Formats: sequence, C-alpha cells, structure tokens
Amino acid sequence: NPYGTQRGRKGSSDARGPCTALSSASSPEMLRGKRVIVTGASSGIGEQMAYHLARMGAHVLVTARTEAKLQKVVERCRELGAASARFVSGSMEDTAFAEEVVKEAENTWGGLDMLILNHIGHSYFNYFDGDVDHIRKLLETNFLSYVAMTVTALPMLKESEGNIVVVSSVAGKAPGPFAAPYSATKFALDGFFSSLRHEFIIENVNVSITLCILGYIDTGKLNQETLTTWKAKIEDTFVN
Ligand SMILES: NC(=O)C1=CN([C@@H]2O[C@H](COP(=O)(O)OP(=O)(O)OC[C@H]3O[C@@H](n4cnc5c(N)ncnc54)[C@H](OP(=O)(O)O)[C@@H]3O)[C@@H](O)[C@H]2O)C=CC1
Ligand SMILES: C[C@H](CCC(=O)O)[C@H]1CC[C@H]2[C@@H]3C(=O)C[C@@H]4C[C@H](O)CC[C@]4(C)[C@H]3CC[C@]12C
Repeated sequence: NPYGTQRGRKGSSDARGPCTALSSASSPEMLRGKRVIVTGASSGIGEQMAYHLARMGAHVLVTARTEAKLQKVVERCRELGAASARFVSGSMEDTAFAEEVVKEAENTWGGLDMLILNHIGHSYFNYFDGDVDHIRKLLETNFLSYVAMTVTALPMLKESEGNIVVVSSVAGKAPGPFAAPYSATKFALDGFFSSLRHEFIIENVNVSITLCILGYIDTGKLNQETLTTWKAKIEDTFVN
C-alpha cells in the first residue's frame, strides 16, 4: 500500500498502509498520550486503527452513525489500554456535524494531535446511472466533511504540530470503470489535500498531511453484493 506523508516544512516521506504506519512508523511510544480523532470507526479499517491507537496508549475519539457499534469500539479501546476513549455519533452528510466532532475534541482535550479522516458514505459500483444527486451527497460525505473537519481542527493541529491522515483508494489515483461517484470523491481528496500540503510547505506550517492509497482490503464486513457486481462487470467487459 503506497503511503505518502510530508510535513509542511521540508521533512519526512514514508511508504506504508495506515495501520502498519500507526504501529511501526516510529516508536509506538510516540503515540502515547496523543489526542486522536478517527472517523468511520464503527467498523472496518477505522475500527482497527482505533484499536492500534488504543494499544499505543493514545486518547481516542471515534465517530460514525451507529451509536451501538461505537459504544462497543470505545469499550474495546479502554480494554486495550487507551489513555481515554469516547465517541460522538452522527452523519457526515452534514458538515455541521463534522465541525461538532472537532469541537468535542477541543472541549474535552483542549487540543488535538492527529485527525484521521476515514469514513465513506454508501455508493454503488456499476455503470454510472446519471444520478447527480447521489454524487452531490457522496461529495458531502466523502469530501466536504473532510475539508470542514480540517478547517476546524487546523488551529489545534498547528499548535501541536500534529498530523492529518486522509484515507483514500487506488480509485482516487488511477480511475477504473464502475466506480465513477466513489472515484470522483477520492480524486477530490487528492486535489485538495495535496494542494494544501504545498501551501503548508510554503508557509512553514508544521502539520503533516498523509494520503493513504489503499487497494482492496477484506475487512469481513464488506458489502459482498457490491464487490461481486463490480467483479462480474469487469469480467464481462474485459475478459469474456
Ligand atoms: N476496504 C477496502 O477495500 C478499501 C477501503 N478504502 C478506504 O478505507 C476507508 C474505510 O473503508 P472500510 O473500512 O472498508 O469501510 P467500512 O464500510 O467498513 O467503514 C465505513 C465507516 O464509515 C461510517 N459511515 C458510513 N456512512 C457514514 C456517514 N454518512 N456519516 C458518518 N460515518 C459514516 C461507517 O459507520 P456507520 O455505518 O455506523 O455510520 C463505518 O464506520 C474508506 O475511506 C475507504 O474508501 C480504500 C480502498 C480499499
Ligand atoms: C463496497 C465498499 C464500500 C462499502 C459500501 O457499502 O459502499 C468499497 C470501499 C472501498 C472500495 C474498493 C476500493 O476503494 C478499491 C477498489 C477501487 C475500484 O475502483 C473498485 C474496486 C475496489 C476494490 C473497491 C470495491 C468497493 C469498496 C470495497
């Protein structure tokens, strides 16, 4: 999994997946006591990142829509050794909620060291069906909420010389068929955050921005129907 990170000042670059990077990028001790928000943490990759952070003794604030799942994630984080663990539930379709999550971190911790943006809204993996409203809604969830959280968190991240981690996909670097809405939102992330990284370098802002480019990862929860449809489409079109 290619993984690039760069600080606002001329600094480090790296090549790893998000969980590997969290557990071995440097000493796990480096995350002890750090204050971290993880979005989309009720399942899949976000949930696992929360557990990695907990094992390393970080303070974690997890968010997603499903309160019952978040409660379990928080309990598990505490068992694994998190310095503290809490959740805020709500939908990232609404940028006001995105800002609320960051404010919760500010009110609780008085600062923030790492913002991990990972959530995605539901999409389909098939021929583009012409539904413009779906794209608008998906951009709100997968892109605009990431921007809103970054804007709200930036004063705290500048203060702590912290980190922004943006979870993206191969679909956000190399477009393929049957993923037009999803792919568009992931390309938007690259355009925005890679441009912002340049600005941080110019202005000596010491906040790193890491874009994680992931290939397919079976998280167990995967929407099999979605993946089966996508694979069948690829085979029908390019193999048969
Ligand atoms: N798994 C894979 O193969 C790959 C994943 N990725 C990327 O990794 C990241 C995580 O993916 P993965 O773990 O597979 O996905 P999951 O579907 O397992 O997790 C998505 C998370 O987002 C939350 N979520 C969904 N809709 C909303 C919403 N409207 N508002 C707030 N939260 C929401 C879900 O919780 P809830 O439903 O409770 O809200 C869940 O916690 C994504 O950015 C994805 O693009 C990239 C490439 C490959
Ligand atoms: C189906 C998953 C989202 C859950 C949902 O309910 O919508 C997708 C999340 C990540 C996707 C994969 C990905 O990002 C990498 C590939 C990109 C290609 O363009 C399409 C195939 C992918 C394996 C893609 C498949 C769907 C997801 C797993």
